[in-house]
Amino acid sequence: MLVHTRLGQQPCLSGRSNTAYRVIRCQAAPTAPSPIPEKSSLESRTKEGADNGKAFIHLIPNNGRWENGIPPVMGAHLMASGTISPISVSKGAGVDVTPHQFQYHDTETEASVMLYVTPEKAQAGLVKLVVEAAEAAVKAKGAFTLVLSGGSLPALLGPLATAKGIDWSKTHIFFVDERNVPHSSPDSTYKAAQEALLSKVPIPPAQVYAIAEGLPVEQAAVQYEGRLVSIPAAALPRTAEGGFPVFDLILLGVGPDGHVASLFPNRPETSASKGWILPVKNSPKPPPERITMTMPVINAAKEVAIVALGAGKCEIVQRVLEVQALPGALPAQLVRPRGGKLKWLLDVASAEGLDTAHWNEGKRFPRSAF
Ligand SMILES: O=C1O[C@H](COP(=O)(O)O)[C@@H](O)[C@H](O)[C@H]1O
Repeated sequence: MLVHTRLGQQPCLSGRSNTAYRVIRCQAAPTAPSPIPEKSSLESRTKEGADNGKAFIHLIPNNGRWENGIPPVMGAHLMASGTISPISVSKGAGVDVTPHQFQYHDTETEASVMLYVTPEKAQAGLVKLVVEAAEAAVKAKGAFTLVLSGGSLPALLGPLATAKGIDWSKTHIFFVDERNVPHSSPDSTYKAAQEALLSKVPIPPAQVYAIAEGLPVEQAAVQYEGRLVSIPAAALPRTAEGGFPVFDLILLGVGPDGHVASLFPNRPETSASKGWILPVKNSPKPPPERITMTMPVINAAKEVAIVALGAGKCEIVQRVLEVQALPGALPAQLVRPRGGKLKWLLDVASAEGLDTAHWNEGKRFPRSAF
């Protein structure tokens, strides 16, 4: 059985953002030694930016990990089709970003970082999280709305097929983003989700909301938004402010440049404050055309989990969790579900660069020195 223990005497980090992070070690036994090294050196320096009490900006520190703040190669992005992502063309944090259209906003996010000893235990933790969310949602409103990402995430979902506690007849599946490729393409998120999970569970096909294939990307986005808008609020409630859909659980991955969904660094789609679904053209990661949920939709969810496993995620995990970038430079830092919960699921390899010993020092944002 997994045991969740808190790290340190004061588990919560509070800040002006109200995003209080706590670190939860999920280990095989309560007495198991900590697998996460706790480094003491903090090299980062930051300059405080504007602060009007509601929103604030900080300049990115140069912590020297990436030259010019740009990840040199999006190496983890070998696509299933065999396409290799080129050198990142995402604009790096703090580089060539004027004027800057992003801001961090005050939110009431309750955030946890779940540290697992192995990727298998992290996968089991993910399954448990989905089952718990499904049970709670079905009990509360008779339906469970689950949103999936692409990339490496769908392959982790296989064990959900045999997990107890999910009523598939009351489950509705959505996609946080999709590549504009045929559903038969190895790069299709729909195909990956079908193969890993959806073809193995008794979910009514009408409850799998695939993003349409074979359409111009703008049309696919409009059509998907239309389908979502038509779902009754009893199953998919809307926020009082802005009328955004409140999904029960959104599962995100994070790319090596900090993108989530198809919201890439310093792009207009990433700063969009209106709309549910947007088309993306000229994506810095192939394929170039995508359809994505917007950040307000992600942040309207009841619960969001960002899953980042393996050594390939180590650098970006450290950067997102410990270095406050200019808002928009690392889209994963904009994920702060309003009034909801945020969980990061990490394993030893992806958490290796974290300096968790300093997380209890009462800094404003997890995690770099001020
Ligand atoms: O292109 C995408 O990349 C991210 C991250 O993928 P990963 O393979 O590095 O885990 C993914 O979350 C997103 O849905 C996808 O479209």
